[in-house]
Amino acid sequence: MESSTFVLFGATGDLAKRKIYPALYNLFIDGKLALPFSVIGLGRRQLSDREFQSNVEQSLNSFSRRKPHDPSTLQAFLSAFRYCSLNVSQPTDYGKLLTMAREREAELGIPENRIFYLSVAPEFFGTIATNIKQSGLGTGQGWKRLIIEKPFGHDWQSARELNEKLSQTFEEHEVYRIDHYLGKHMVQNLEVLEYANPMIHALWSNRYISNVQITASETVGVEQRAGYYDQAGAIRDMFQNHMLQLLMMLAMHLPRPSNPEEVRAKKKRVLEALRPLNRGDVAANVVRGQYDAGEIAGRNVVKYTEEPGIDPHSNTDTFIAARLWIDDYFWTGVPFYIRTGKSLNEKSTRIVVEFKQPLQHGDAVHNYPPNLLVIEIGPDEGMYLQLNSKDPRDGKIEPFITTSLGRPTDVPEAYENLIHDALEGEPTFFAHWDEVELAWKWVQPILEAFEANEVPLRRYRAGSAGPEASYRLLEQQGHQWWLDKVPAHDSTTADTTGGTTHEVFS
Ligand SMILES: NC(=O)C1=CN([C@@H]2O[C@H](COP(=O)(O)OP(=O)(O)OC[C@H]3O[C@@H](n4cnc5c(N)ncnc54)[C@H](OP(=O)(O)O)[C@@H]3O)[C@@H](O)[C@H]2O)C=CC1
Ligand SMILES: O=C1O[C@H](COP(=O)(O)O)[C@@H](O)[C@H](O)[C@H]1O
Repeated sequence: MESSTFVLFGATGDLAKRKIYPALYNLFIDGKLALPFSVIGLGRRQLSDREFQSNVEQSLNSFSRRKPHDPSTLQAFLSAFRYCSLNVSQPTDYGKLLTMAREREAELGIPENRIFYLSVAPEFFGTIATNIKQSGLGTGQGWKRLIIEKPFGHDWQSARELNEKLSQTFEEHEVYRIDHYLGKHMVQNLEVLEYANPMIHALWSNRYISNVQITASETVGVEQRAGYYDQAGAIRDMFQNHMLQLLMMLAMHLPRPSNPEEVRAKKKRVLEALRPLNRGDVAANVVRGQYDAGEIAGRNVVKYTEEPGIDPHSNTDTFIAARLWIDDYFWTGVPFYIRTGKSLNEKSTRIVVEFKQPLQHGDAVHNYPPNLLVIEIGPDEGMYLQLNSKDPRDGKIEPFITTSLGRPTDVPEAYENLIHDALEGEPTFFAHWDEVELAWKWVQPILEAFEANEVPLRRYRAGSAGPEASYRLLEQQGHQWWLDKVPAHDSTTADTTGGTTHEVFS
């Protein structure tokens, strides 16, 4: 890795404070940053370098997985940070930034390698890229890279427009689109799942797999991000990006170690094989939900439309479940169920692969509990199998769970992995434009059907496992969600046109 300048737009913002500074610090103390290293933080407000460094220090004390204990190490880290007040929409401000970048490069003797991290509101992404180009910051000796935060567009059209704008300044290989799920260990592990495990390789197709379930359940609501979330909903916030990335990572076929291009090509192939959903089919294949008041871990939760900053008449989805089909050689006939939601009963991201029931001896069909492969993505990390065994007392066949793969707790966070990869120029775990575009294209009919209110808005109690309709979605194929924390739950179901009915589901 070569020394570089890390130019951070949005240096006074929430993400920088909670994720980016702690990631840089942990990379620094692990010796994973090429030294000397230069960081230039940008924001509109006026700050001295000293004030900026003090803010960075506070962020480490609050959010870093390893707190700074050694004053000289901390000082060495903070000394890399400089601040420049800049309005992203003001082209002349970029001249000031260029001068500072060059001065620091000369002072530290580092090449003109510059990485621009856009941790600002998405409406600024295009403007910043243009200004980087016009100011000369993006040219000259050395490599130039752009890290882009999500969301990448609001729909298919706006994503294409944004990409078009970025591509006037940066080549695709210079753009690193962050999807922090791709930085998680267990997601990165999916790359080796098939080729490092001959047993899984042998079983990895529609011949043995009945269905796949991908769940990202959150206990938090919209928190401080009402303005953004009410425009986005679960479909844009989680489904179009993180959930479809999990789908691609699981369903791609990598029977041997591959390079980044191959991984991306295989992921793209999964989305290309995804059966398109016509707008008229959305209601039959997608469940849209919104949380009502409830209780989560002893905490009272108000209903979504009473959250501060949310439109009281909002129809925004805080929950989505969908049934998808990958029409390729390996997965034809295997439903992939995906669901994600806020204010649910559990914080967990989990993939469950259910295997088929092939045991038929003569006329007897044995309906044993299914074999499951369970991949815990977070906050627990691990992988285990549900197998069956005979109870020695009564001979009954019962399921048991193999021991989960234990993971050390103090492992690098997703942002550490991703920032390190971007500094190294390693693109495997970033979203390529082809994937982003195909993902938007696939969800576009869902966005339109939601917008036109063609899909009932199912209300669910905060602290439940989501709307009952998400269970019915699986029952249609004779399936059920496995390993829910509370398998029996109550929910309140309403559609956008009718009254509310309280249903108990068990
Ligand atoms: N926070 C999070 O948990 C997550 C955030 N993201 C994404 O990260 C990005 C940043 O989010 P977040 O940190 O939460 O946002 P914040 O609102 O907390 O921060 C915005 C930053 O942008 C700067 N800024 C705003 N307007 C201008 C301007 N005209 N010129 C220069 N700087 C400006 C602000 O600095 P100042 O006020 O000093 O001008 C501030 O540093 C967004 O794209 C968001 O979608 C993605 C995933 C999670
Ligand atoms: O990108 C986002 O992800 C978080 C969930 O991430 P996790 O790592 O905690 O699973 C989600 O809360 C947020 O709304 C979304 O923007």
